[in-house]
Amino acid sequence: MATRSPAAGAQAIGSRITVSGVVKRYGSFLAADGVGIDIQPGEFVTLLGPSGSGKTTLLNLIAGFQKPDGGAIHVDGKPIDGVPTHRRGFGMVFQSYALFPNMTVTQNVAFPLRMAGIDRATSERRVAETLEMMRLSEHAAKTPAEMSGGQQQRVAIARAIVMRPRVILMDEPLSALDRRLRESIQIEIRDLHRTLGSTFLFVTHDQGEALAMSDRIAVMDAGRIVQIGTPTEIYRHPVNRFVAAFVGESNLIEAEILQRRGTTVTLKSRSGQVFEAESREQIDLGRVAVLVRPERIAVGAEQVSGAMRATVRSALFLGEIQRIEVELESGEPMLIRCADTAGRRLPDPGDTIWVSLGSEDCWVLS
Ligand SMILES: Nc1ncnc2c1ncn2[C@@H]1O[C@H](COP(=O)(O)OP(=O)(O)OP(=O)(O)O)[C@@H](O)[C@H]1O
Repeated sequence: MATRSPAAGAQAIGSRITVSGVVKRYGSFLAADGVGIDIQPGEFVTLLGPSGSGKTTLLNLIAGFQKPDGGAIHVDGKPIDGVPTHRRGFGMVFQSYALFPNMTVTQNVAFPLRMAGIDRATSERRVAETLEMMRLSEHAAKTPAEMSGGQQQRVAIARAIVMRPRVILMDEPLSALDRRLRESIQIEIRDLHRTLGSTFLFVTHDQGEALAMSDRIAVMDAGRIVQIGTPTEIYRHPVNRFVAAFVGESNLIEAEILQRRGTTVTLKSRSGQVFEAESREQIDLGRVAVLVRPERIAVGAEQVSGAMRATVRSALFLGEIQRIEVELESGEPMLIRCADTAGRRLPDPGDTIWVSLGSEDCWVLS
């Protein structure tokens, strides 16, 4: 009897996954271009990036579906190059569910236990617990065709976790589902991660999903990881324009750094406005782009000291917020999202408003 995973119901201990300088070529095309990432035991890491950036390639290399052309992957300090997929012991979930259509929910979820030769009593107990955990008990006797997309994906997740694997890999598991369902399964997956303690590696091209779910996000572009950080680091302090534009809505103001004091810099905008921003320590003097998120901008109808003059181009009432597009005196466009509070009038196109930016609201991109 082969039981590599802990007893039913027990917490799995997540594995550490270390990817170093991994290269994957398709012909002359580099799908992974020297990728490095160190995922800690029990961490929830998301690979985020546009279509074709190499997310699935990296996941497949870790899963063992593909072999790297260079570099190394270690799990808990041991190289896994020679270990075939089925011996890596990872749980996997795909966008397409990949359930066995002629098996019931119970049989689908029991399948990995059967393959591992686990005895019937243990298997039945483990399946029952897992179905309960995924709120599927009442559907146990159904076949996939008798279930909704969301329910089928919960069965696929149940099958992936039934062995209590140390690593769970998920490739765009929610992208076939509608927004509401996606949001509720996002919460279920987060809770599951907490309950299980396994290491989760999750692939998505949906930045909101990545921000909501992850301990850390690795942003990918053209086969490389361009930034790894917590959701707040990635959103507030992106390393470059690509990350700033890909994660959330952004305004970029062209400016020149006049002076630097630690991580605070003084800048001059194209229209001559002097303002302050935060930056990384090692930024050089010269022309830069400054990121300002639309919700971090204060607006007023009256001129206040240090505010920038702007002309309203459009204004929309969206319920809890107003979405205002303005043009700065420099000619640069700016998007503003502000709370719709009592007494705040929705401005009209052509109105002059005053835009205030605190130094902590402005981030210098390198
Ligand atoms: N088997 C293959 N043969 C040739 N090229 C491939 C193969 N698999 C992937 N590629 C190419 O490698 C690049 C990265 O693909 P990958 O599937 O890893 O991207 P992705 O970020 O997961 O994109 P998506 O979100 O669209 O799934 C793409 O340009 C893709 O066309």
